[in-house]
This record gives sequence, structure tokens and C-alpha cells, in this order.
Amino acid sequence: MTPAARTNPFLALNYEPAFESLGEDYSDVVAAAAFPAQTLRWRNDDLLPKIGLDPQAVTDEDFIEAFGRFEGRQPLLAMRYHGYQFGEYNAFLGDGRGFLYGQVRGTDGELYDFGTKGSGTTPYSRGGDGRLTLKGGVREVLAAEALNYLGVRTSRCLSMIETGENLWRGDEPSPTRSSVMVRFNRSHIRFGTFERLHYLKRKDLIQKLLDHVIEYYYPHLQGKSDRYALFYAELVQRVAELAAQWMSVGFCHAVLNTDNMSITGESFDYGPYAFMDRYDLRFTAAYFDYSGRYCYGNQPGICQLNLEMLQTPLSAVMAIADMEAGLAKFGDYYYAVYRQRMLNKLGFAELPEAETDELIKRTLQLLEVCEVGYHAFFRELKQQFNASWREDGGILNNADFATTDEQKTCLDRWRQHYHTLLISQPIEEMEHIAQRLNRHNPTTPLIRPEIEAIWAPITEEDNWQPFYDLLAKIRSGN
Ligand SMILES: Nc1ncnc2c1ncn2[C@@H]1O[C@H](COP(=O)(O)OP(=O)(O)OP(=O)(O)O)[C@@H](O)[C@H]1O
Ligand SMILES: [Mg+2]
Repeated sequence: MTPAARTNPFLALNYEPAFESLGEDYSDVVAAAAFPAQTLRWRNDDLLPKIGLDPQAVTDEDFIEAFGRFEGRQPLLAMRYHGYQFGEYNAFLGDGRGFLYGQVRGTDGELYDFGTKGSGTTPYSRGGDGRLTLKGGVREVLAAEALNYLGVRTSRCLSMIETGENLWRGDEPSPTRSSVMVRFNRSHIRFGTFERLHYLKRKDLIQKLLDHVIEYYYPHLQGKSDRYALFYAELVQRVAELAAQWMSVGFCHAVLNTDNMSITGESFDYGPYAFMDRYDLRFTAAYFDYSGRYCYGNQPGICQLNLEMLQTPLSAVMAIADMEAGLAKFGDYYYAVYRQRMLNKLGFAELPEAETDELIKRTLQLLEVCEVGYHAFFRELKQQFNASWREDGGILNNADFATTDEQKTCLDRWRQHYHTLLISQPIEEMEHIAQRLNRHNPTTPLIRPEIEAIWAPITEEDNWQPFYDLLAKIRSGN
């Protein structure tokens, strides 16, 4: 007897035609580019069990067949959307270098998207090549893994395959290498997906899409008479919390256009992002963001503004007053999470609100006065922390970042304050403080020099080991 032909586990998944079932008003059927080569550079084995696959049973060739050659799966749908880009409405967007490959139910019961980036041109490419640079792929893989470790609600990359083409880009030495990536996230429905329908004056399609979003991503609201208002209120909460997550980990997304805002409140699209080095509210990651519109410190406000702009399309089916009531809570949601996360970074689980605010204020002031790196400071704190600090007050005695008189005075004041807080905690708590400092402050933050350090061996000698080593570090916090 001949053995039965083996099926690629990715092709054997039970794909649900959720977005597809909305019909042809929301997407276009497209084909993937035929690439001259496929070299698997990244397979995210962490994600496979989440979709019921055993990593051992999935070969590299399975990845390449499914996510490099895109064989055996259709329809591939370029999703339609518009969006406000740097405040200007753009009615010529849509998936210009990607498509929705398919949707699968995770073992957690949630629906997930496989969405591509760099898979070829579509009707929305606007003269672009439909491609993703290899460095772009590498950067998105790294950002997603780093943010995931840090507890940010983020998309992940399932695979990244080098595709053997030469690309020309203004922001990379060119020709530069090409890649195709498959993203794994909750949904690629964007604020801009609704904005497009408003632009087309299609109230019917807005309602249909909103019902779809609630059915798949807010199912606990289904059947409630005020489900639309509840949906918006929950989206406000999710987005506010996401902004707080970014701010606490020192992350600047860089392109918070409404087409990069997910309707599930999940973070995605890691283009010119950067983790800042020094604490600086004006830190701007994208070289083309001349006004600093999407600088680090503007992110909560921009998220709030994007939510407000979403009211325009949604007002076709619900009352603006209800949405205003939902949006009014943005600040409370934001600060609750920001406070908690900063407290954790400083080692504490809980302090009265006023004390928390005072500690955060003094810490940020210290970072500014001492000109010490944001991540470097917290790393120093975790590495030097000693339970004996509670008794002897020898906090950060080995810190080398305070040299001027002003810096020394600032550090001394901070030490005294931190010491008072340590004394307010029982001695048994010191161990937990050490654990929290460890968990919330990575030893290797994904700041730009770390990325450039792994990129050099890739371009110079095609050595990928430093990339894998860095991934291991950012996935473990070490
Ligand atoms: N090289 C390219 N060829 C064709 N279209 C492109 C290219 N680069 C970007 N685009 C399109 O420009 C718009 C904005 O790009 P942006 O970088 O925000 O999205 P993206 O990174 O391509 O996709 P995603 O938002 O899913 O991460 C999108 O419509 C995108 O499809
Ligand atoms: Mg985008």
C-alpha cells in the first residue's frame, strides 16, 4: 500500500470565510506574486500551538509552500480601506502589498487573521511595487516579538521569507533585499475600513460591517439593544490601554494613521517605529514626520483623536452623544493602565494613587535631568536591586549617570523617595519587587542600535545567527 499523500498542515486548517462572507463590497480577489526564490528566514513556532498545530509536524517546506508560493489557497482578498494619513484624507488606500490569506479559529476560541505584507501588487498599489524589504520584514518580526514579551496587545509574525528580488527604496541603501511576511492578528479591519464606507455614503455597508465586527470580535455584546454604543465604549477602552502600553515600554509606533488603527484595539504595522533611547516626549521615529505629529508623547492624544474621527462613519448607525460619552472615559482608562505598568517597572504592585503619581513624576524627572536612557535606567534598577536597600538605603549606589551637581541632587532626592516607599513595604515584599523589576524591564531593549547590530551581519555576510540570538533575548527579557 502506498502511504497517503501528506497534506501541508497550513492547507489542512479549517479556514472560516468570515470576512469573505461580507461579500464583494469590502475586498478584491487578488493573486500573489511569483517570487524568484524563497528562503525561510523566520518561522514563529510559538504561534503554531495557538492554531492547533504541533511545530514538530510542520516543515520549513510547508511554510514556503503556503506563505512563500501561496499555493493551494483562495480566495486571497485585498481588503479595501481609506484613511487619514497625517491628518489628510486618502481615498486611494487599501491593501497595496498584502491580502487576507485566511482566517482560522485559535484554540482559545478567537478568530485570527493570516495577512500578508509584501506579497505583490493589487488594485491598491498606486504605482508601488507591492513588496516588502527584507529589513522591513526583520524589523516587523522584532517589534512584534518585543512588544508581545512586554505585554502589549500586538499582532505577531507567523513567517518571514526572503524572496530574491532587488528593491529600490529611498530610505534603505538600494538595491535592497526583498521579503514576504505573514502576520497573525485578531483582525485587519481598520478604522479606515469604516471611513471608506462613509466616503461612499453606504450606511448599509457600515451597519453590516459593524454587525460583523461585533459578531466576531465583541461577541459578548451581541443581542444587546445598545450594542453599538457598548462596542464603541469598549473600543475606546482597548485603544486607551494600548496607548498606555506603548508609552510605558517607551515605544513610538510612528505612523498612527487611521488605516493603521485596528478595530480590535490591537497594535500592528511596524514600519518606521522605534523604541526611544532617552526619555523624550518629542521623540519622533519616522524621518518623514516633519512636524512630529506622531511623536512618542503625542500617541495617547492621537489615539483619542482617531477614535473621535471614527465617530463620523459610525454616526450613520448610532448617536454621537453615546460615542462622546464613551470617549470621555479615554483618559481614565489610559492613566489606570499607565500608572499600573510604570509602578510595575519600578517594582511595586500597588501604592496609593497620589504616591504612584509622585513616584512616576520624580522618576521621569530623574531620567530627564540625568540624561540617562529610559530602558537603561530601569535595567540598572533591576540589575542593582538588593533587598538590603530597605535597611541601608544604598539605592543605586553604583549608578554612573549622575555626574553634575544638579544630577547628583536629583538622584539623591529620588533615592530618598524610593527608600521611603521600600520601607512602607513588608520585608517579604522585597523578593517580589526583585521579580517585578526583572519581569518588566528587559535587559536588551529593542532600541535602534540593537537592530542595526543584527542587520550588519545579515547584509555583510548573510549571517542570521545574531538575529535569532536577539529574538531569543527579547523573548526572554534577558
Ligand atoms: N511597496 C508598496 N507597494 C504598494 N503599496 C504599498 C507599498 N508600500 C505601502 N503601500 C500601501 O500604502 C499604504 C500605507 O502603507 P503602510 O505602510 O501603512 O501599510 P502597510 O505597511 O503596507 O500594510 P499594513 O498596514 O497591513 O502593515 C497601504 O495602503 C499600503 O498597502
Ligand atoms: Mg499600514
